[in-house]
Amino acid sequence: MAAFVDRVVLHLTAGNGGHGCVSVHREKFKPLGGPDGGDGGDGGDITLVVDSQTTTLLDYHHAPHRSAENGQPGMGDHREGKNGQSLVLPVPDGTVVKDEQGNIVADLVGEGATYVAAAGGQGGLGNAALASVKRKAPGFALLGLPGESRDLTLEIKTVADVALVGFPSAGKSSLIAALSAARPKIADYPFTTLVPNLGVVQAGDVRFTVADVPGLIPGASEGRGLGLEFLRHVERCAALVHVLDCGSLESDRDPIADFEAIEAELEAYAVEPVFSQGGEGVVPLNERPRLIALNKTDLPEGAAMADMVRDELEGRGLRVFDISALAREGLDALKYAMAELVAEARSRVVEPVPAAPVEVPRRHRRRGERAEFTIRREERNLEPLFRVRGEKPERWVAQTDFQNDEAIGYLADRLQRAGVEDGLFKAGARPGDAVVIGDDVTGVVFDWEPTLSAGAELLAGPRGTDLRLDERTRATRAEKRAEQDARRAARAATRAEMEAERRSGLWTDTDDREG
Ligand SMILES: Nc1nc2c(ncn2[C@@H]2O[C@H](COP(=O)(O)OP(=O)(O)OP(=O)(O)O)[C@@H](O)[C@H]2O)c(=O)[nH]1
Ligand SMILES: [Mg+2]
Repeated sequence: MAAFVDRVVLHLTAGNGGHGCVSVHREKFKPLGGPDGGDGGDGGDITLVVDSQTTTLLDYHHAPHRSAENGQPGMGDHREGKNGQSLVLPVPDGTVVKDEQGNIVADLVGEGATYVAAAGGQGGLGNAALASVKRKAPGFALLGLPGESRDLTLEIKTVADVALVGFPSAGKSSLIAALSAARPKIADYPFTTLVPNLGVVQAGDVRFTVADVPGLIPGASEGRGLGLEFLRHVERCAALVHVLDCGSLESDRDPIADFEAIEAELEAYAVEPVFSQGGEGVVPLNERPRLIALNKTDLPEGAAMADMVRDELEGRGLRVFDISALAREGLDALKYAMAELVAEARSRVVEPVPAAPVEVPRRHRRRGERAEFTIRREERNLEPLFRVRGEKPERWVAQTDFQNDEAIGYLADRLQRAGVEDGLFKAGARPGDAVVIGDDVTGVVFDWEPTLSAGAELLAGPRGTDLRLDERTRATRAEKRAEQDARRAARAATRAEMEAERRSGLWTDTDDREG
């Protein structure tokens, strides 16, 4: 039997960004031709895309760990590292994506709907891109950022206009078979249907889809039976049809009791807020328009039972239809009543349920974001500790090669420019206090030395200058001009690159503007 999997936890790791390269242009008789280390490539993203050919999450059940390719490191001679290949994972229509906390992060409806589930890490800038007038030959490059690593839960929620609900063996699958071309499995044992079957129904000029949700039993909303798994599939439906079994021989059941039991389950089930069907707000399951189908009236006891309960149900304001799914009787009236509810729901919906691909924005890399951060004073072993949190400072730390003093100096510059240094002063930090940027797992700890970098600069000249570059005293004027032109061109290229980065929201600081 083909297994159906409609819920799976994926462990995703996007590609890491490649490191930037540190390199100095070499040519005969030109020992120091300027920095030419290229940028690292970006790591590949992992993207979920709705594909109508995909109907289950079975593949992911078998192989839940997926990763995308890393970006290649930059190389000398201004060669950029190759970007890592993105990984595209096809998912069924109606797939809902939840994060580790159970929040819905995407609701993928419609062929081609896309969600970047794990973003690849940004490649690091090479030393060529980091050069400026003050820092002519940076002896460092930025590290590539690690790709995002996420555990996401995927769930399928069937996309249908009408859901058939009822006890096991009430005849839901039989009804869908009678109304549409669908050929679901039908048998006289409970829980024959384990997966909603979808059928397309045509009534006059209204065409709509019907799903036979697997049998419900009391306690379903708390997970009894196959419970919650199935109620989930009802969420997107505009209308419900109660299929009530009038031919049941079980003495403790009758259509009214069944109806009330199912209603209680619908009421207890909390619809997740993302699925508003009628524009504003979420309609709870028990408030969706509903019809009653009294089934199995081809049986004498079925017809008798229908006669006994019809008035009672109609007395509650419900529209009741006597049918036989098996003998295909009474189906037209029911079908047109369903079509009516569907048409009504469609006219209410201001923005139709998206059929066109929905582009869900990438996490991170937001535009125009400011270098915001927080500084909190904590205590560790009776010593003060200052914790800096913020997307940018934490990213800068991740880009820093701590084996390289110049890279550390560059980080200090960035932190200072973003106001972290001032913030620490204001927060009461004193030289020598511990400062942590980030959390306890990936963050780094410094002993804060606010004046050290400034002092060091006074002694050694501006950081990032290579004094040897200025030693060429015997150049001809033509040589000088050519070199200047080349530098200017290189600088313009660097600027353009940095500007592009800035525009993409990455470098909104005023890095190197002074040149
Ligand atoms: N006599 C009679 N039997 C019916 C009718 N509708 C369904 N049945 C029978 O009832 C049994 C259950 O029918 P299904 O359509 O599989 O019921 P279901 O509601 O889909 O059941 P689950 O999938 O287990 O929830 C089958 O043996 C059907 O042949 C009907 O109108 N009249
Ligand atoms: Mg069934």
